[in-house]
Amino acid sequence: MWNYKTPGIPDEEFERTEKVPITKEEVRSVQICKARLQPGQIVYDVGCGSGSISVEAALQVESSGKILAIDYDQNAVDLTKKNLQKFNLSNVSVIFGNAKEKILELEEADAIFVGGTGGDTKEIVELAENKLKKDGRIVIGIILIETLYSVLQVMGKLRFKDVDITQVTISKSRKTTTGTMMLARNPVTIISATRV
Ligand SMILES: C[S@@+](CC[C@H](N)C(=O)[O-])C[C@H]1O[C@@H](n2cnc3c(N)ncnc32)[C@H](O)[C@@H]1O
Repeated sequence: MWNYKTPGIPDEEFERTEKVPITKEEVRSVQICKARLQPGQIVYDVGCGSGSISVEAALQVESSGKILAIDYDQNAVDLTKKNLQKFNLSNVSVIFGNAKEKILELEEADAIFVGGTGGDTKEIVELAENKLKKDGRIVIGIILIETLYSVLQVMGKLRFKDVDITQVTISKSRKTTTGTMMLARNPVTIISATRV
């Protein structure tokens, strides 16, 4: 069983499939830190994909807390379940369906991760604001500039304070025949904020 309490589980530790994207290790670590999770908290992972954020969040909130992981892709739901099994975690419920509908049925949250939900992100952020407890944290991972623009527009109208925008640009080393070169990955913008 994985016994790391600090974020930073290597990507290689997760079950992967080509069909389901994963939030990469370094980006995931920043997202987990921005959520400021505590034992006992209730957390949504909207667009759970491989389940890597759910796994790390589940370790942070410990067995007294609970993660509600949502995805509308059956491949992602299956993969998330596999990873929960691999890390021996029982404090995560995986929900199949569109987050725009499923969020409405959930209990209030202390923290909400929104990741890679593209054109739906703005609407999901609006719904998430209604589900966050006072002082709850939202953490949104964004790749597309159109999504970034639409989310920034809506954040200003919602009950959020201390809006932080952090762009993470990671380069990873690769050995070549002559030495070691750095290869850049696409930047990810992480918006985080506290519900007023
Ligand atoms: C970039 S992946 C997330 C990766 C994930 N954070 C991880 O750690 O592996 C985005 C996921 O969001 C899901 N998604 C997109 N829009 C959604 C929606 N409206 N409702 C539910 N899931 C959604 C996609 O199916 C995809 O699996």
